[in-house]
Amino acid sequence: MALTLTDIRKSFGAHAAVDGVSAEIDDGEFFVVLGPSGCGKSTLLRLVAGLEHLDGGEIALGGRTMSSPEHHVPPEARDVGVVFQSYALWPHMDVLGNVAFPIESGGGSRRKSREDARAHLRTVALEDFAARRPAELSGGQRQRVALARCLAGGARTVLMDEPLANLDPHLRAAMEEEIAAFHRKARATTIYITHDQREAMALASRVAVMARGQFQQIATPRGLYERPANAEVARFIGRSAVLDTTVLSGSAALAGRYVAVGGDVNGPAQVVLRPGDVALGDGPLQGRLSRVFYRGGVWEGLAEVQGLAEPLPVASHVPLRDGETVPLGITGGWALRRDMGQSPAPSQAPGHHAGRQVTAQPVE
Ligand SMILES: Nc1ncnc2c1ncn2[C@@H]1O[C@H](COP(=O)(O)OP(=O)(O)OP(=O)(O)O)[C@@H](O)[C@H]1O
Repeated sequence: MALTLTDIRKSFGAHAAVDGVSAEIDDGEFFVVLGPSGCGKSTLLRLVAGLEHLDGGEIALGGRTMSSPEHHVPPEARDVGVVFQSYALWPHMDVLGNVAFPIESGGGSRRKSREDARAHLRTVALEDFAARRPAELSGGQRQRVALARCLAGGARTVLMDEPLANLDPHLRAAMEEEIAAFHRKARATTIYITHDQREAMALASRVAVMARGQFQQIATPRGLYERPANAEVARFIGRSAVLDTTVLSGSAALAGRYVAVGGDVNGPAQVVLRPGDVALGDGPLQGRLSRVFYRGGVWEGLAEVQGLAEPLPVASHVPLRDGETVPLGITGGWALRRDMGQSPAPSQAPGHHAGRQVTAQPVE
């Protein structure tokens, strides 16, 4: 295991910024921590980097304890590379000097370190910018220098704290590609912090959804979307309606019909409905459309259905119009236990409903 977090805790005064986080992260994994502002993501990363001391629990890298309340390995002895939102480049050095620095300070000769630095600059397509100062680069280029410097450090573990947060959307998408390529090349275990779920889904092998200092769920992007552990995760990832109902033998009562749903729940439930669970144009229900907008090839909107407390998210390849009423059917869903506000751990949950033949029948 590359990185093991065991019940780690960190408070600032009375505020628990990281409140009992555990995870096992595999060698070479791209692990994304996703959560809203203030949920404790950066504190978690700083703890792993060794920039903060732990109050409780343990952090181990490659099986070696790095942090515990009694023991603290300093950041420079952890073999961890860090890329922050602000690029933290040395303004007085040119690009080549910035990238060569970790190699030289690791004991490499000046000539060798500059040769290696050039190779890393080639990786991020910046070899022609070697002589520039950071101030003469765009935000994206600076971020690439920071990545090259991280590569040059040769760390087995790379921590990235919202590295794309300051970039415009186009540049972000391009840099996402670059970070994915960087990871394929370096194969370093990567812990990547973001509050952008689209970015998380695009990059991660697994995502931990964090709220109030705790991991709500750790799963693949698909697992999070299709089998959220609780309503909070369901609402945070993608579009959904979360409806209170009862599920008996895999059937949920929704708008006067029974709908077969996934999830190992029998009794009071919350059912998560995604756009893929709503068939538009055909079905026993009527939906009044609102908030319709065109999202490149797909129309998205909400459908208000009598008897449902929340509008359903819908998507269509044929044009939708605000205010129009369309027939629709609910073809599936994912059930969460209502009493605990949580479904069983995803690993114990049965296969997802996707693709399952579902029939909506009138409630007797
Ligand atoms: N050095 C500090 N002293 C006091 N409180 C702190 C300190 N660092 C962080 N906090 C508090 O701990 C909580 C978690 O902060 P943290 O920076 O980890 O959140 P975050 O999820 O990274 O947020 P953001 O996405 O806005 O950067 C916040 O309430 C923050 O105000």
